[in-house]
Amino acid sequence: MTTPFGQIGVQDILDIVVVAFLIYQAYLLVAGTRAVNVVRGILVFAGVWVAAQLLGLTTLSFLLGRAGTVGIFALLVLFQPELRAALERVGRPRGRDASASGAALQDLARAMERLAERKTGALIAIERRTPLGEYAETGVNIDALVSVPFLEALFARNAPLHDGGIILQGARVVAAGCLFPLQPADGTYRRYGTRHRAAIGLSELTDAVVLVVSEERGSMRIALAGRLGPDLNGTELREQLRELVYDYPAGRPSTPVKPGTTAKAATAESADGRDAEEARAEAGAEARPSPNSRAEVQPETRSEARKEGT
Ligand SMILES: Nc1ncnc2c1ncn2[C@@H]1O[C@H](COP(=O)(O)OP(=O)(O)OP(=O)(O)O)[C@@H](O)[C@H]1O
Repeated sequence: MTTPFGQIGVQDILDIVVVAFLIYQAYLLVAGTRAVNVVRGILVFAGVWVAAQLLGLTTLSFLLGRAGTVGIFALLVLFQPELRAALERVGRPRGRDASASGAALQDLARAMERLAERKTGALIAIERRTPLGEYAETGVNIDALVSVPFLEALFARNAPLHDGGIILQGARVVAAGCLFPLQPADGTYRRYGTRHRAAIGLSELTDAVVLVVSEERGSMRIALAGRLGPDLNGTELREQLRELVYDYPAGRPSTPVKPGTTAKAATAESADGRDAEEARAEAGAEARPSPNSRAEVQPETRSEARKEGT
């Protein structure tokens, strides 16, 4: 085929398609992980380097070229856990075991309800696209199917692994007693205890769906994309699990959750720089989920205002 760029054959088209596919797959591997920011940094760095070469800035392009060589090795060392997890993910079979079955999610929801009824604290992270291997390594490796009695036993007050969070991969519990990254105490969720801040912290750094049962209030909540949702009843929990986990398409990059805000809350936030959570708590009963956001975790509104008022 003759084009303005010369002859293009079937091989060239195949070449372009394969390269585009590989670039897309590489993007899927890093999307939703902390590596995204690093990739952005690398692109800026490469842009400056190319600009320096085009403009003939010899010293700058020499220095950037040298720094780039060292930087590649530094990145390999820094992101060794992510690279390992990414390669594991590439080789992992995409069968039924890799996704949470409906029965496992039902058991999970039932266990959450029972833990909440008894006011037994629990922290459960469900892995989606971002590998949680580095957090699993902070706890004890397990390989067990999700079941109501097993989850109850794990979080029972005197159980050896009740402290910390557990990690679910598909229908299996892969680690317990794990340490999750804490959301800073000076942030939006400063009035929360460490269990909730650990849930928010992990959900901020990964695309995991993190479930929390409060020991103090016996409430069930979901943290997603750095946001803590409102108290959920059993039906709402099942619905959210279905949409956030069961229906979550494998291979889709995680989309940051855009919380449904009221006009008042949004205006308050942007006008005077106060944190969104306080503004929403003030907006109180006006806050309603956005009509097309059933799968989104809505930040706390009325329940929080109630808590504040007591
Ligand atoms: N970084 C962390 N990673 C995982 N789990 C944690 C972490 N920090 C604390 N936890 C868990 O949270 C428990 C303490 O919860 P704390 O009472 O401080 O939080 P909370 O948010 O007020 O929760 P609750 O409403 O259940 O009391 C610890 O015993 C531990 O099991």
